Amino acid sequence: MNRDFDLIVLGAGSGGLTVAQRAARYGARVALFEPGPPGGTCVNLGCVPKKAFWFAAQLAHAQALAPDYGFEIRAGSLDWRRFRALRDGYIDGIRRRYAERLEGAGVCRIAAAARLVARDGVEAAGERYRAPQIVIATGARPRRLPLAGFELGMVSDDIFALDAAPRSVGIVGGGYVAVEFACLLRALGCGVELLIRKQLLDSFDAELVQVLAEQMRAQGIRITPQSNVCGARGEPGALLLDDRGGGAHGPYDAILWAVGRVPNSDGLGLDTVGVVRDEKGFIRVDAHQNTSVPGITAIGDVTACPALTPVAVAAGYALIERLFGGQPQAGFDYRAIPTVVFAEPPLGMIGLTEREARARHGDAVRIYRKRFVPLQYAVAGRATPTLMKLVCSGDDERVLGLHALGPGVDEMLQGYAVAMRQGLTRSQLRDAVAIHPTSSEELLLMH
Ligand SMILES: Cc1cc2nc3c(=O)[nH]c(=O)nc-3n(C[C@H](O)[C@H](O)[C@H](O)COP(=O)(O)OP(=O)(O)OC[C@H]3O[C@@H](n4cnc5c(N)ncnc54)[C@H](O)[C@@H]3O)c2cc1C
Ligand SMILES: NC(=O)c1ccc[n+]([C@@H]2O[C@H](COP(=O)([O-])OP(=O)(O)OC[C@H]3O[C@@H](n4cnc5c(N)ncnc54)[C@H](O)[C@@H]3O)[C@@H](O)[C@H]2O)c1
Repeated sequence: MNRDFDLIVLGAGSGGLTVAQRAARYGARVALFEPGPPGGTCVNLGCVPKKAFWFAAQLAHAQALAPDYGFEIRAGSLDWRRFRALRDGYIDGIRRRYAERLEGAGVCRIAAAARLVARDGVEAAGERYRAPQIVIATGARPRRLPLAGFELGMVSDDIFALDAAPRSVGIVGGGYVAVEFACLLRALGCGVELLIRKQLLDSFDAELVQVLAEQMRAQGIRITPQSNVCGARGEPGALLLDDRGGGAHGPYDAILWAVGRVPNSDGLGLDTVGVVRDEKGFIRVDAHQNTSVPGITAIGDVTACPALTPVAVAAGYALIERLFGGQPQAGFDYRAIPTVVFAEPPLGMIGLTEREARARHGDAVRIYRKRFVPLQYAVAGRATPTLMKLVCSGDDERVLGLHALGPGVDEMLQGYAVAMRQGLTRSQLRDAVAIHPTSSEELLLMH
């Protein structure tokens, strides 16, 4: 086998798959190293199985709302085994399609982890491979804390292997994973306590997060702030979380550690070739994804960028345009990135929070907000609110931040993300014609 290529890619996740396929389309000879299934975190242990769970949770919510609309139904519970088989079958299909696409594009897949041994070379399964360009897209993994009894709990990867709902779960953390699983496990009938050390969802707008927290409490999720968990103990089914402040939380059937993710940057031989990392282990890159070593670039979760699939994909796309597509200036613009926490209800944001905008633009910032009960809840006599907020700045009131909490916002925000990257202003919003009756029309009508 010829082991000389134009491009070597480490990792077949969201970022790695993008660069491998795109470069191959430009005629590059590509070697793609991946010890696991294609698709990486997103397809196998992240976005996709999580979203399938979220849809199951939505059905549970719909069952709970149906009697308020006059339906006579007896709410059923989820058959986890059946659901898992469906979900895993769907994921198998995605993996198969990825494998076919790689083969069709002529990418050479090597089913092994690789590590750098030179500026233009890697080693995998005892063999050496060379290429003038190497892209590192090895992603991240759940953080494991050096706490007594940590192994008694699960991390997000383990949730997807469950065949039955835990009766109760103590979730440690207040980020995306903690909030999403708290909401969906609760919807599926699990007792949930969320143990937060600092802020809930601290990168999101505090006002909307507060309303989300109220909604979560109303669903029966117990949120315990200022907890400082220092260990776990007990038996499966009766687990306790010890707190540094004294006392213990629980007992729980299961524990979920959702305390962030660490980059897969160790064991890659980075120090051997001089690729610099930051203090948290993320590979340092410039605006064009270059590492400190010429010819070696990095994208996605292994760098300190927003850890989102479309970000890894977009950075990979721009990188290949630069390296192989004849666009030497190409680079991904990291501004106005949309993101949604698939909570109940979902919480979305694009761009800056009010706090960030005020820090940058001071008194030039203007805030518009709207709180209302969406029609589907109002009809049923429920007071569940939707909240929307626009953060604008300057004479033309350019929209710097858009925040929304409520049913449907996950599907509502994409178009605004397009417009904000084109410089959306509030007068353009006022000038647009609404779709009625919807929740999204309220974004046009804010005063
Ligand atoms: C529970 C969960 C839910 C999420 N939900 C969402 C969501 O709804 N929306 C969203 O946008 N993002 C979501 N994310 C984040 C998203 O999954 C990541 O941002 C995305 O997968 C990053 O892509 P990547 O290519 O950088 O890394 P990954 O997808 O993690 O891929 C990295 C790949 O590199 C491989 N690898 C590691 N070491 C080596 C080596 N030495 N050699 C070769 N290969 C190696 C790994 O096996 C892996 O397959 C979620 C994450 C989690 C954990
Ligand atoms: N819907 C989505 O797009 C989605 C979903 C899941 C994950 N993600 C991505 O993956 C990233 C990682 O998500 P995550 O939830 O794992 O991490 P996170 O960074 O969002 O949250 C980590 C949480 O753990 C807490 N924490 C850290 N150390 C702790 C400790 N020792 N004790 C107690 N709490 C501790 C932090 O305060 C924070 O609340 C996210 O930032 C996001 O970019 C995206």
